[in-house]
Amino acid sequence: MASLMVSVLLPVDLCRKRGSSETAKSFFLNNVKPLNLGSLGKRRIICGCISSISNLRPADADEFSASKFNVKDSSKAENLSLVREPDEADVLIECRDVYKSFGEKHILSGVSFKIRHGEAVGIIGPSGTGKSTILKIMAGLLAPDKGEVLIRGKTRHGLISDEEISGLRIGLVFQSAALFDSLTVRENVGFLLYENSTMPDDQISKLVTETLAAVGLKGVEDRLPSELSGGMKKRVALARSIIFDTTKDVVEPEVLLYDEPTAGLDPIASTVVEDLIRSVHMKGEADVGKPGKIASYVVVTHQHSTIKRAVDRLLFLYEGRVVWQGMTHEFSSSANSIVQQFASGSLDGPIKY
Ligand SMILES: Nc1ncnc2c1ncn2[C@@H]1O[C@H](COP(=O)(O)OP(=O)(O)OP(=O)(O)O)[C@@H](O)[C@H]1O
Repeated sequence: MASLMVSVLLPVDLCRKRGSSETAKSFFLNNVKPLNLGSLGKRRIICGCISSISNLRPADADEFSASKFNVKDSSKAENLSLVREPDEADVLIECRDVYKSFGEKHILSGVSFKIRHGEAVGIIGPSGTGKSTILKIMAGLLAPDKGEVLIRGKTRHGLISDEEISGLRIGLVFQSAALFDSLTVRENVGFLLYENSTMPDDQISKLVTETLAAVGLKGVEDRLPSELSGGMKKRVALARSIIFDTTKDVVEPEVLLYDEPTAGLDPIASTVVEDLIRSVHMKGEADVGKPGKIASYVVVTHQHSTIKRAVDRLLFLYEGRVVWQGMTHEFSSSANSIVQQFASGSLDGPIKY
């Protein structure tokens, strides 16, 4: 039986350099349990943490203006049969009737959906409706109060840090800033490789430079996070979540969950990130098993451009439930009054602020 390692990068200064990171190592050892997962190899949840919470502001609502959506065939709106229901073998993650409350606040009240192999799914909905919460539940960082999370058809009992979880390598890119303040950009991006891989330092350094270039950052390797803008920090964190150990023959992670990856970025930086999110997604059978290619991803976003460029299917979360789902191009022509109000940014309608 091989092990699963959950690595959560937290916004604290745990270490400085490879070989002198006893604090970091003991943190991980004390907080991370190796898990037995059959023949799945060494597994890890990678949580990259990126900055800036964006609440639904009028400007954001405007980004959902129906006129801005490229609706190819409005007659197909609401035709949910377009959301394919093939065999169940390709379902990687399923949330089945999930409930979650924080104290007296009921956040999720029966959320059900499936994420299939190969899908690019967006979760949208009003602010505070539980989008980040459901991502954390999918990642196994929060347990549902009621309902089930099935990973490749098997119920996950408890959290990812509990034993006996069926195998799926999931990476979560948080919306909040969480770079290690006293580590350079190079050390932040290469953190897991420096700590866990057998790659030589110069190879990791080269890979870090290439990965930073992929998110549109050059020549920042030796800077500290405090010397970066908010948008740059966000891209550094994104680079950290997509850097892969090139000596391994397994894809890691297989599924990426992005929490508002483009919030607070300028339009061009958003495009870079959106295209990057697409580029690490495997396109077909030829990509299966290739390092640097993930099977599926889920993006929580309020950004119209991200929905348009980086997402194929949408789940609309409202008042604790998925009230609409469909292909991205169907969204703006939906007859659902909640969706219509959200798409138009109108103050009139069932959604009250
Ligand atoms: N750990 C927690 N303890 C208490 N309340 C929480 C916790 N996590 C989330 N909440 C509350 O749950 C609700 C949903 O939060 P969540 O972050 O999931 O919403 P969201 O839809 O992602 O919002 P936004 O679009 O503004 O990012 C909010 O009211 C939030 O304050």
